Amino acid sequence: MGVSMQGSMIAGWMLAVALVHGGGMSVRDAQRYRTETDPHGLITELQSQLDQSGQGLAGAVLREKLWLLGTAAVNVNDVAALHEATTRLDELAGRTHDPAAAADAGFLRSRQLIAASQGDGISEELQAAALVQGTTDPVMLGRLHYTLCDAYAMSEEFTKAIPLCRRAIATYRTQADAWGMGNAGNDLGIVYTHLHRYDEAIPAYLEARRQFASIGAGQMVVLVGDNLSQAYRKTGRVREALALSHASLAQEQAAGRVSDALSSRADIALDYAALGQPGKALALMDAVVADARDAHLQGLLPDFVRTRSEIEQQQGKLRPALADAREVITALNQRNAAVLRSEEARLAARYATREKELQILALQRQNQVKDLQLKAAQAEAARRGEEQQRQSLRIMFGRGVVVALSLMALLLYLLLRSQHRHAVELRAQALRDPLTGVENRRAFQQRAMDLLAESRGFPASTSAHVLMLIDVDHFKRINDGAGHPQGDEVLRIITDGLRRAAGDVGHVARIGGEEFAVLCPGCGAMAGMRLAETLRAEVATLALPPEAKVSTVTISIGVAVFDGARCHDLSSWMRAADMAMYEAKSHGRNRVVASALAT
Ligand SMILES: Nc1nc2c(ncn2[C@@H]2O[C@H](COP(=O)(O)OP(=O)(O)OP(=O)(O)O)[C@@H](O)[C@H]2O)c(=O)[nH]1
Repeated sequence: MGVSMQGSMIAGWMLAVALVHGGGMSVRDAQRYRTETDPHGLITELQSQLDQSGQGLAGAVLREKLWLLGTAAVNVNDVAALHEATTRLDELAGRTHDPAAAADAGFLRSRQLIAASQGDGISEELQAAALVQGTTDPVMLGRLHYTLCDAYAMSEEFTKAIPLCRRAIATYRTQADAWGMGNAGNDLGIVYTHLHRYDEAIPAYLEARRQFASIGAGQMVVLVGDNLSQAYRKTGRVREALALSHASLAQEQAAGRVSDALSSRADIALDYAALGQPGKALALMDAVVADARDAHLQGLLPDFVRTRSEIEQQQGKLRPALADAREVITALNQRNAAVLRSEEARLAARYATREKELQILALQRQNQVKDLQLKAAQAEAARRGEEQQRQSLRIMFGRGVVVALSLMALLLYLLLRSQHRHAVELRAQALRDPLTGVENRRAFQQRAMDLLAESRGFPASTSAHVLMLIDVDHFKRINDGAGHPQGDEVLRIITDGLRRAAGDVGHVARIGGEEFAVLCPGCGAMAGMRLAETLRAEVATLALPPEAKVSTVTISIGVAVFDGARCHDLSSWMRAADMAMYEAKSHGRNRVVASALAT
């Protein structure tokens, strides 16, 4: 914000130079003073110095010169000079890795943005401040705090600015930097003024004035004085305001700053009116208006005429007051109309350009968003597709596995079942006589062995097991007479007869071609002999088919009782039965013979 609020600096550098030489101001302060009082001259001088010896300057010296160049450029809105300063600072920062140079460039850009009400100056300021956060360099420390104070003040964030401005003043105080304290104090006063906190603004201005005065920065004293007089006027301290206005006027007249001097005289006229001296006030305003007309200061004239109209109204001079008011309206209308027209045209152009930019940006954003949405949708579709593919593969594979497993299980089941059946069948076949369907020799032997094993250890009183061995008499004759198949049929008929007659008492087995065995577990010798006789009689009475060529068939039976002594195992038992059966044969066949061994 600086102190440049109070009007232009026309020809101010003349006074500044005079003050520099007269007041013993340091070289550094003199240059800083010129950024306010002689910015154009300073810019030219610095550019010339930089062109001649810029590359040869030490980093810190070069940085300070560029800072001054940039500050002066911001004060007069010299875009080219500002660009040069920031570009060179950036280049210096890149070359020397000096964050202070980069920060200076950022501070200058921020001030320009804020002054031109463009972009986000605060954000730029904060970014630059971050580069030198924690710096111990006193110059940079003061600059850091002051630029933050100034940035917030210019951005009209007054409450945020207050502590920063106070901190800047405190920092400058530790360095006994009067210029810094003056600048920061003036900013603090302005901030308080905007907040209508005049009681706090006044001491801030007074202190700032004192600091500027201490280094002989007279023009700054006047400019701060103008701010102070406004604060006095707001709080009714008219005499103090009047005194300051007179002091300003003297400076402005000495410096030849015509418009500033006219403004100060108008202020003085208002102070006279406030102090109850309307005649003096009106006379002064008449002179101010006339001088402004003479100097063709059309921009200031309406303000002066309006001030005069107010004073005329206070005096009851309504006719001239009305005429002045009309003049103000006409002037403002003309000026405003012209200004508005150009302003409107400028705004319209800016608006159209901005609108176009915004539309393009919006379109670009929309396109970006659509592009992103499209990409996201494509990615999602691809992901889902892959997922579905994986899923369906998994499902297909799963189904295939299930089907395959089910088939395998079914096949296995069927295989096992058939194997089981086959095994059962084989087992049955292995134990059955295929011709007659009764147990074969193997089954008979197994059954007999099991029986003997079960019987082992039984008391002697238990009924004895009886074994019968049966041989068909002259069977060869049937085969020879009727043929083998008819012989088979006769064997089947004999078997049925034996089974029928044996009932549940004896187990019939075919143990050879025309040999049978009947095992009677625990039936006892007597019952065994009876059963043997029954079997013989049964077979002898069997009706044979005519194809057998014989009407009857007989059997010879040898009976042996298992006594556990002479017949102590199966083979001895069978041998005994066999011998009995041969005995039956030798005695004429068709008879039952009990084993001599067992009887
Ligand atoms: N049809 C038929 N004949 C058989 C079978 N097994 C053995 N034979 C016959 O049975 C006959 C047995 O004859 P032999 O041992 O001489 O005795 P036999 O004629 O019965 O006379 P004896 O025993 O002395 O009363 C033979 O002719 C065998 O061929 C068979 O499964 N089917």
